[in-house]
Amino acid sequence: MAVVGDLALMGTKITTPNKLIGKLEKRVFGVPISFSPKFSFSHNKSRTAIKAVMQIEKIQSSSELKGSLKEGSLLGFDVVSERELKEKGFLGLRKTKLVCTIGPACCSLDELEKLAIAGMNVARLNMCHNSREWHQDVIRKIQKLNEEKGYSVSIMIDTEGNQIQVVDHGSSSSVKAEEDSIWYFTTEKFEGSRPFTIQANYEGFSEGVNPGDEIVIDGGMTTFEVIERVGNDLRCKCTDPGLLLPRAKLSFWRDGKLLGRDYDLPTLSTKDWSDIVFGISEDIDFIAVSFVKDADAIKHLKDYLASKSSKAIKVLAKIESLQSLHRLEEIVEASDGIMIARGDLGVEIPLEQIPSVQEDITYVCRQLNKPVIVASQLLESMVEYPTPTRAEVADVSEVVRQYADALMLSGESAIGSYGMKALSVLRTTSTRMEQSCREESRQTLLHQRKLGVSLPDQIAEQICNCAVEMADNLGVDAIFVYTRHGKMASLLSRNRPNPPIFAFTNDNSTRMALNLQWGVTPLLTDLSDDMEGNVKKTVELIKAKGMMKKDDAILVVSDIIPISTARAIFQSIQVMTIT
Ligand SMILES: Nc1ncnc2c1ncn2[C@@H]1O[C@H](COP(=O)(O)OP(=O)(O)O)[C@@H](O)[C@H]1O
Ligand SMILES: C=C(OP(=O)(O)O)C(=O)O
Ligand SMILES: [K+]
Ligand SMILES: [Mg+2]
Repeated sequence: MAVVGDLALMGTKITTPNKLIGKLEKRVFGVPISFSPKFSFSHNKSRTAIKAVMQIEKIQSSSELKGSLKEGSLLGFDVVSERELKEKGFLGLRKTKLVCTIGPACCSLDELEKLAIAGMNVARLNMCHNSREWHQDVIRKIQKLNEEKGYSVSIMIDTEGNQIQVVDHGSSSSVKAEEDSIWYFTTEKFEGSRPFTIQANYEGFSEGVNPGDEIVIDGGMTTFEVIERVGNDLRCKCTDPGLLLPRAKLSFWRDGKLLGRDYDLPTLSTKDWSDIVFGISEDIDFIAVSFVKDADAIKHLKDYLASKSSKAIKVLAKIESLQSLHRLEEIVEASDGIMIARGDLGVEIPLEQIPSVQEDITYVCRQLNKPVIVASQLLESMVEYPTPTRAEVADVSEVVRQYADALMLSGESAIGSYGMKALSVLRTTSTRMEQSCREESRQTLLHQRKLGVSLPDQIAEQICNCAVEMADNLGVDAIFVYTRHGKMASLLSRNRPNPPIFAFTNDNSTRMALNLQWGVTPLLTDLSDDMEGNVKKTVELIKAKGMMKKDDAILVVSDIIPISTARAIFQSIQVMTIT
């Protein structure tokens, strides 16, 4: 990292403006922080009044970049990581992973490639929306980009889930509910439009609901008060006017508290299972399960996948209901990763609790060594505006400061007009906060819970903990890890090291799964049992690509079991400098 300016400023109290400018002129990763000349602070708070955007990092246009990207890449380096490493050096590699929800605004091959170039690590397909054919088309395009152009974008399907939601309200788009209007909630199907009638998807939707209770739509888009039960149906009055969107979700409240109703609905609906079979057939990498209530559904799905799919598809549990919070640890233990789904979670718990609940969930995931994605509304205003609010940038920074593994865009990329700008904001904000955390050496604050039960697992865990401490204390340029299933890479990532982790693996599903792991750049390469040979070959290849130079220092960790000592697991740490 080239630093221009007085390092003594770092961490000292800035007293005079020119010192502030001096600090702001500090080059970060070779990229000057510069204010465009027409930059002016607008006193008019309306967002359209913003005259300019602070240029933190100039991203090459995709056409410029595509020209410079090699078609494909030798050592299983994806072309984006290769470019970033060449341009910014080891410490310039972004650690936090980026997930983009794919929708109508970014589903063309060209738009998908632009997102990949701009740093998308995982593409999310929300099975709540659109047709199976549409999703298949997007999956095939992403796989084409990976195979033919050397990208490495993992694919995640996100189940619709089993929730009480509106099946029909008589219109294909949204309908306005006016103050004091009377509406009828039923599960009876009806053809055409039947004014002021809402069909719910679940027979038992009104169980335990009494006159005086409230029905809140989509977390507060509009609210109704139950006036009368008519058999299984509910007659209600709109007490808070608003919009009823297609497939709006219903939640039921009494005296300001969510009615904790344990529907006997299975977590995975019939449609979900059908989508899962589809996902397996399309060779996807992750399945995010909506509205998980407990570990059972996750275990059941993992057993099913183990029996049906030769590939290790990773199962992510979405934490988005009160029930999942009550069973958090068991769910985290059972799953391969977690998504903090703040959209629906914000329906089920008071919004003001989201920040602390998010921090707690992130902490538990790190303790249990499971990747965690923070999702929803990170840059919501950028669905319509080209720049984020200050609050949104602060929210993204806070997620990075908590060392979550990944950030996720929803509507911002799926339907927004500024998906690429939103992705750029995630990228530059996370890079900046990662650097601040390194300067504060925050990652040493986490008390590590011992996870390993067997001796080999305990050895692996201790080796990785020590390796990261050594890497940080010695200030090595990179950590190389040779791993078949990604376990050592995840144990290193859990410690949030300063240098990047290059995880060499011979298993493509391991490589695609590691795309969600903080600070890990997964590289596909064939691995022999000759550890020295593996190291020699990979170092030579990376040097040959001009990504390492003389005197660079690397710390090497491996858990490859050499044939000769098959009864012993040979795990080692080596530090070497490049000659
Ligand atoms: N595959 C898709 N096809 C069409 N629209 C989509 C798709 N995925 C997302 N969207 C749109 O983007 C919005 C935000 O996406 P997301 O947050 O994933 O969905 P939801 O609103 O159901 O939580 C959705 O409400 C929907 O309007
Ligand atoms: C990510 C979420 O789930 P979905 O978009 O599928 O509702 C959420 O609720 O925040
Ligand atoms: K979903
Ligand atoms: Mg949700």
